[in-house]
Amino acid sequence: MTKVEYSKGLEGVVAAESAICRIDGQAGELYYRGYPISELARKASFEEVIYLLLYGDLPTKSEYEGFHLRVRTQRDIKPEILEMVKGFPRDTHPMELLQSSIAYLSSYIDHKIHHGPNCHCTSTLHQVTQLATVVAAFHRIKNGKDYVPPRKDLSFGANFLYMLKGEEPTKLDGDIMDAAFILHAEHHFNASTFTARVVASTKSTCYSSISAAIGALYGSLHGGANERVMNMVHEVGTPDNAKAWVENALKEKQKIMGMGHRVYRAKDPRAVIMEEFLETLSKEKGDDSSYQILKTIEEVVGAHMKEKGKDVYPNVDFFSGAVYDLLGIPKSLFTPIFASSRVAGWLAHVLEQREDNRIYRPTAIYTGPEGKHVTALEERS
Ligand SMILES: CC(=O)SCCNC(=O)CCNC(=O)[C@H](O)C(C)(C)COP(=O)(O)OP(=O)(O)OC[C@H]1O[C@@H](n2cnc3c(N)ncnc32)[C@H](O)[C@@H]1OP(=O)(O)O
Ligand SMILES: O=C([O-])CC(=O)C(=O)O
Repeated sequence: MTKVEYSKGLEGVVAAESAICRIDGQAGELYYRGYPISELARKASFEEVIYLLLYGDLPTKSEYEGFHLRVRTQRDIKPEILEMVKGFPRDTHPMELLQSSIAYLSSYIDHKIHHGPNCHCTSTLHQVTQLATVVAAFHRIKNGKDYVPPRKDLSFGANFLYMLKGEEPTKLDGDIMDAAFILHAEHHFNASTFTARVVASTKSTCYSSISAAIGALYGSLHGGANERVMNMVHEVGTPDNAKAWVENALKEKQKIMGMGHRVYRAKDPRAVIMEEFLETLSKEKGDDSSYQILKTIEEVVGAHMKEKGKDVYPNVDFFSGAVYDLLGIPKSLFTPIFASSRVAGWLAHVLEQREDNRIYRPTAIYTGPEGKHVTALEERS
């Protein structure tokens, strides 16, 4: 019998070849299609990054003209989708709403394109442009406010804040929001992307892939951690409490949300950039309490883990919630924002999976009983 290797959580298992993203976990480096994340976050727009992920390189000026016109025209949602958003119970978590919205977006697309396993979804892109609109619309409606339709003259990030609050953000807030979308857009074979690719490998539609990926992202070990980091910050309360709080959490062997990563053995490069945004916004808004709390948690956990020979550093979720909080965004929207960005990466992976598809079907080691036989029900005790 051939020996079956088992890797819990598929750690270290190579599941595919991919040209979309590369991570150097030791060095703490991340590249989208060869471009370092630090340059993309500082010099590109989220719309350029969508183009990069889907088409393989940054757009030329003329490619960008056409693309940005197209995606900005598609920001608005159809009345049917707005009605669906209005009909949802107000206490629904927006991640659950997003999963349902994908089915709606799929149903209400223009079926001029072939809608199926080989659909040319890069010509519609409304799942990439409209998830953020759905998130903002739901937030306003559940708070008894009117829907604010998107504006075409604002960047993706600035427009999101505009749709959420009904007023144009400052340049700084809009730029940071746009960069946050860039930082979350893609990350190799993470759990939600793998989920999207597994669904795509069955020759299902890109909408089913994205819906499944949203479900995977929702969990607290993945994208859902950013909301929990903010719960932690609120529980800690003030910077003075942070050291004692985190020491106690470590004594109780609690997982510290927003820290640790399967791939990075250094600080996540996205967390480095998010931290810079947090520092800037803390100064700008005159409130550095969350930043001080997070820095203390980072230091105490880092020292504790180093002593134990473990590399546990902040990941992308560690500082993002505090950044969003200073931008005036409520906690329940943190993971939906992540999804509204990552959808670009998911779609790039779905398209790549289709180029050279083979259905994903791993195996498992059977640990159940053997040699059982069925007796008739009346003979069983
Ligand atoms: C966008 C994203 O998905 S980024 C990740 C977001 N998730 C979180 O922030 C949740 C908190 N972090 C974690 O649970 C993990 O670090 C994960 C899920 C990110 C990675 O999981 P894995 O690769 O399976 O690592 P695992 O959980 O086995 O951790 C390895 C060791 O480091 C410790 N460790 C890892 N992360 C943490 C943490 N956040 N707090 C405390 N200890 C930790 C573990 O206890 C474990 O120790 P052990 O070997 O003595 O059991
Ligand atoms: O790569 C991972 O496992 C999780 C992660 O950071 C992401 O999806 O952004």
